[in-house]
Amino acid sequence: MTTFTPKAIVHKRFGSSACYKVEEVHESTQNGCPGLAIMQKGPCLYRCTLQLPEVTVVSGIFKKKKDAEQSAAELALEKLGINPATKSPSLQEAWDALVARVSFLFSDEFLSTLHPLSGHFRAALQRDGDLSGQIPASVIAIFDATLCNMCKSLDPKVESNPFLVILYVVRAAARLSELISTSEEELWFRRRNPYAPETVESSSIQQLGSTEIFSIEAINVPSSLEKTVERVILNVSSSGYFLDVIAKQLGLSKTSDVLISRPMGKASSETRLYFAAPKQYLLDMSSDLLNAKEACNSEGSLNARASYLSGQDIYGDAILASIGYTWRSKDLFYEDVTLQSYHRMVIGKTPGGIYKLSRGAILAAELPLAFTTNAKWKGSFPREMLCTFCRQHRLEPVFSPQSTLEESSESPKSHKKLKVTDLPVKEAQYENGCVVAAGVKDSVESGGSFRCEVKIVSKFQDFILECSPKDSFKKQSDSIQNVSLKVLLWLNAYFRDPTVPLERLNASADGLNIRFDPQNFIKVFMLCQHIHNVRHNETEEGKSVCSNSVNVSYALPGREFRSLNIEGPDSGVTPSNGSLSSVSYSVSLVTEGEHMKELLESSDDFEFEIASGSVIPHLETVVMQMTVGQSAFFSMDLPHQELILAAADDSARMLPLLSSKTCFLEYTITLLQVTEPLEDRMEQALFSPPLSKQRVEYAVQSIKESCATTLVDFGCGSGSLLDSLLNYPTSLEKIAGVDISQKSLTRAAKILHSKLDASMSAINSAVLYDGSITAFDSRLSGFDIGTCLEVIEHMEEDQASEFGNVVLSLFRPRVLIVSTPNYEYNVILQKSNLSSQEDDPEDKNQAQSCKFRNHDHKFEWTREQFNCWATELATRHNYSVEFSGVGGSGDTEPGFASQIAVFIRGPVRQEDVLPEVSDMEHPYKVIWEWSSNDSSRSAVTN
Ligand SMILES: C[S@@+](CC[C@H](N)C(=O)[O-])C[C@H]1O[C@@H](n2cnc3c(N)ncnc32)[C@H](O)[C@@H]1O
Ligand SMILES: [Mg+2]
Repeated sequence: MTTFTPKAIVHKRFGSSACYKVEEVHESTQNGCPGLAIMQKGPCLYRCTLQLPEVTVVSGIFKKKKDAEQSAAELALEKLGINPATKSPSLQEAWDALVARVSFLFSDEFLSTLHPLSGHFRAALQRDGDLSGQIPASVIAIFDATLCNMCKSLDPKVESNPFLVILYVVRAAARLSELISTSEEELWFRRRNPYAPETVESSSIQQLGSTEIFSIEAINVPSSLEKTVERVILNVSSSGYFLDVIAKQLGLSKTSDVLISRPMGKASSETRLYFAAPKQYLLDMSSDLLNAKEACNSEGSLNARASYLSGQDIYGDAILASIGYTWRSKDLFYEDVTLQSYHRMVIGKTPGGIYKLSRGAILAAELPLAFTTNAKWKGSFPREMLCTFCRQHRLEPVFSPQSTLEESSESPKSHKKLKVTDLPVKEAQYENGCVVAAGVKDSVESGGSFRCEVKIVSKFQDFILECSPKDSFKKQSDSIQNVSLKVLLWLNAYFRDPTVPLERLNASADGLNIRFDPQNFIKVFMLCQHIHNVRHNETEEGKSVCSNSVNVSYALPGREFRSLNIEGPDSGVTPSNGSLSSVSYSVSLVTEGEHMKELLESSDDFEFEIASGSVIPHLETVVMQMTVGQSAFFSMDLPHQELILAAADDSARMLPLLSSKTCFLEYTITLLQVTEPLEDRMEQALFSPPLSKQRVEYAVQSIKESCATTLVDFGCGSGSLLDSLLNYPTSLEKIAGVDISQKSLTRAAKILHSKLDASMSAINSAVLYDGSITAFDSRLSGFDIGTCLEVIEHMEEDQASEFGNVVLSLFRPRVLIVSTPNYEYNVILQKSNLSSQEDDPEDKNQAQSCKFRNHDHKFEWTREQFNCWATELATRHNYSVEFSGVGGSGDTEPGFASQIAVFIRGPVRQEDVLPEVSDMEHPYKVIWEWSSNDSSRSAVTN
């Protein structure tokens, strides 16, 4: 049963008297920082006003135009008391509606509208002699979406064979014989009476004499797989009809024999395949509607490449072109379709290809084997890629995120199915760090865990596959990305070798918690065997989906390089597992004998994470042997030809080279930079809330409890603690920060300034100093509380001791909080950070060679070392000390991730000889100063 959208019902009732006006609404987002002059533009949203003869309604605000329109239509129906749930129209009503639609398409009114079909009507009027005004039935069947939908509601088979629409149009037109003349056997229509002259004039039909010729690049896709895909040029005249040119190119004498595919590629694309209708199909057309599809199948030879690309059956040779009329202009829209774009369309149908295209690195990138943290992932995210893949193959993914917390609390909502379109867009998801999908509570902060299943079904809801991983994640978005990646990896292995026996496919599916319907699966991907069947050793051996483990294992290629040469002085800076490498590279196609060299692909700045499998294995192997500043040259055998043609700007020039046996690929790489696996990255990925946030929260809590009025943050950096303090009501009146990094201090000043100006806190003075915390400055003496978070490990050990002595003997805060990494916890961090290699003991050893969490750390202490340092200091300076921490637990091994010591000043003892402190010691330089008096003054003058 078909249900009609509100808009469809409005259309049926009011036709063209329904007037939708969509306006853009920009929500201004406040940046909350009056000093910062960068205005932030909100996302573009839409509101729709619908005018009907009886009512006018205005919709709410929506992200998508079409949602705003549907909402307005729904409101209008509500106002008019029309129940959208009324039963679908009777067959008779549906036929009447179809006939009315066809009649409208031949009206004067339609000729002058902006519509993908009206351009054909206008151009057809320019055809010569008898042909003038003749419109092929196939054109009417393909370019009017309203009409197609009407046919779909008459006959669900139209979904799988859109060409059936032609038959319905023919039948509808037969009922309009006073308006439309047809030709029984040639399948075209013409309006019987000429259009009104003013309509023709206002339709800006090309005047004779000003003819222009456009040369448009298109692709000939021969039916025979033996023949190569080639470039053709369509010379389209501005005073002619482009379909006549395409018919000629296809060798057809009648344009009405041309059939047209659905659009392919991007959402608004006009790239379609044009091909000849099989003869039998045309003859049987009018005789029997039901047999048409079968007739179609029996005649002509299936064009596997074209059918695969378009997802519909295409027979005989086909032309791939991007030409057509749009909703935007009366002019013909056209774009060249190059061989490169054709090959990109082909690789864009595989998961690996989608990733390569998104990274713009066809000969360097590979679909990564694990989804780790957002910061490390480059290119399209897995969920987005899976959606693209499904769109390409006319499938539907259904994600079911689940909170395992709610599961146990028996919430009935815990397993809400989400269609992909219900999920927020990528930007919204990742900028905020997590997705909160409808019906699933965000329990990220409360330490909840998430799991996600995905099911893929065909357009007819046939079950194709389902993946239900057992692993759960701290963030819902991570669970969605991980399940998407699992499915992509499994599919990608299949596309690499579609001839893989079913048992192997089954085994690899089991290992990834994937269940699939072999029959439906093979049916959907049947044609890809013809397209992606060229086996080649390189990727075959390079990667494989492991059958008996949930993890996808990654093996380096067993094959040798043809040649490998590393040049340049050894700088000592080498990439290690998990680090981010930045390289420049170029890849050329080279022939041995003729010394020909054609550049295929290059990049000045290409970043990838080592050991994540996100580049071709050869590239990773080479980079692992290089140091920063060195260059490497290596060559290897050709990969799949499709990849080379998709990478090359000028595919045509490559073709003769590729056929030569002596051809190989040559890579030139320079290692530009290596970024160690950063502390921040680990802290973000493995702790929720992030470890840095937990530290700050710990300090804020202590400050609140201490009732301090003065605070100094030693090594304040960019002011994360001082900034957070302003979010809470505290007793603080005076705050200060010290650091040696001017850059960080500048950042801190900016944040604090705007926040203090806007804040209602009791703070009346704030200062930032440039100085080393190992030196004493009397202006900070005797403060209530001092903090020093993750600073000491950035100094040499003796300096850290010096700081301890200076702070407790000279600054003498009432309370001092010091935090530093717990070295013993690193094993856990490293294990999780490189979880993709858990089953490879050799890699584990390598991981441990990266000693500290951050390359800037001079040391990292065990709990015992930290205890000794702190206890000794406390005793010496009459302080008591207590130990605590954040991240993990203090009671279980290996303790907290960040260890914390809280020093408390003891009562002054008789024997204590306090050192003499000069009031004049001011080695620190004031970088920025704020006082509440200045602020109110400046507020008044503004
Ligand atoms: C990891 S950051 C921590 C920043 C801040 N405390 C936080 O938790 O976000 C370490 C900071 O210590 C600062 N630092 C290192 N040695 C210092 C010294 N001798 N005197 C003052 N600051 C120092 C660095 O400039 C850096 O900003
Ligand atoms: Mg640190």
